[in-house]
Amino acid sequence: GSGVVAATPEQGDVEYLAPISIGGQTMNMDFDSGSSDLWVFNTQLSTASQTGHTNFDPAKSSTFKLIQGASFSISYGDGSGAAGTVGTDTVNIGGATVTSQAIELATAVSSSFVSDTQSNGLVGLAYSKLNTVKPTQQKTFFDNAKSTLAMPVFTADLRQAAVGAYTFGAIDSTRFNGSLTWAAVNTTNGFWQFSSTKFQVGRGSTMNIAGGQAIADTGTTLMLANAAVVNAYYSQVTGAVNNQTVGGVTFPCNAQLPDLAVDVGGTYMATVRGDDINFAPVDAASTTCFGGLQAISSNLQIYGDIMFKSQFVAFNGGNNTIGMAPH
Ligand SMILES: CN(C)c1ccc(C(=O)NN)cc1
Repeated sequence: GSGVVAATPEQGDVEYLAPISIGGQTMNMDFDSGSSDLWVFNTQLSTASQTGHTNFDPAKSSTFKLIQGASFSISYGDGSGAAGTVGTDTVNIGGATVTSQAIELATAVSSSFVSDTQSNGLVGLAYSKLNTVKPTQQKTFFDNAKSTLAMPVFTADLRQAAVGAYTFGAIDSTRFNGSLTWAAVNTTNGFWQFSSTKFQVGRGSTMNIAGGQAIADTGTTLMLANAAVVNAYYSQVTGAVNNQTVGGVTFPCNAQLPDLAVDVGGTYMATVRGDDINFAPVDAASTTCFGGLQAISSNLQIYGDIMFKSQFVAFNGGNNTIGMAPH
């Protein structure tokens, strides 16, 4: 079969939420192609942490089973994290169903998750080798569903301030322009990782970053690239400054932002619209805006939601490739 769910942006496109059913209980979740744990807000959490959230109640699911002695503990690139116990239950995402999916029940979550009340947990969609459950590592929903899906793929159609979709088991060609271009995925680190060494700012010359690699990460809001690329990009933006106070590059909100093309696997130049790189105002008067493209010091670049707003992305778990097309 296949499954389709709406992907709805939070205010400011900070993250994209989609509904899943766990043991008959519907939870709006953050789908994250950069991690591999499915964890939920639930009735085991302190009442303070539960406040404002939809909390999964394992006692109300007739199909929930605890995995004795299992636990998880995950931390994300931004320092946030969650930890707790583990069970299994039936998970249905838009019609795609897994009967014995590992459900990780947080007993502790960091403050940024508690305050993010629209999100009731994460659905990890990276490779299962990154799953944090101990003593027995668990599989992601996609890994479990793959063999029953019409095609071993899931896709992300994320949009700027508009509702898109996550699809499992099918590629809906009405969601993108032209044809998908596919690139090899390096699965060594457990991410949807590919080589990304060539960059082009606007219609300018291309620059090369030897050994550049990137991951496609729906769970990261921005696009984090090599500092030399980021500096070359913003050198073309009048008034762009590195603003330590707000934590990155800002520019006048009326600035003319060039497009940025980044190579994907050496086979495709993915164009990110300049308009999508204007992320959000930092002041009430909307005079100064924060860039959606920011520098990362590691040579593993993180292409987050800013890229997904310009590029439709297909993740093929059958042959470990990633497909992209403008949308
Ligand atoms: C605090 N929250 C909502 C986060 C959600 C996801 C991530 C992340 O790095 N995903 N790849 C970090 C933080």
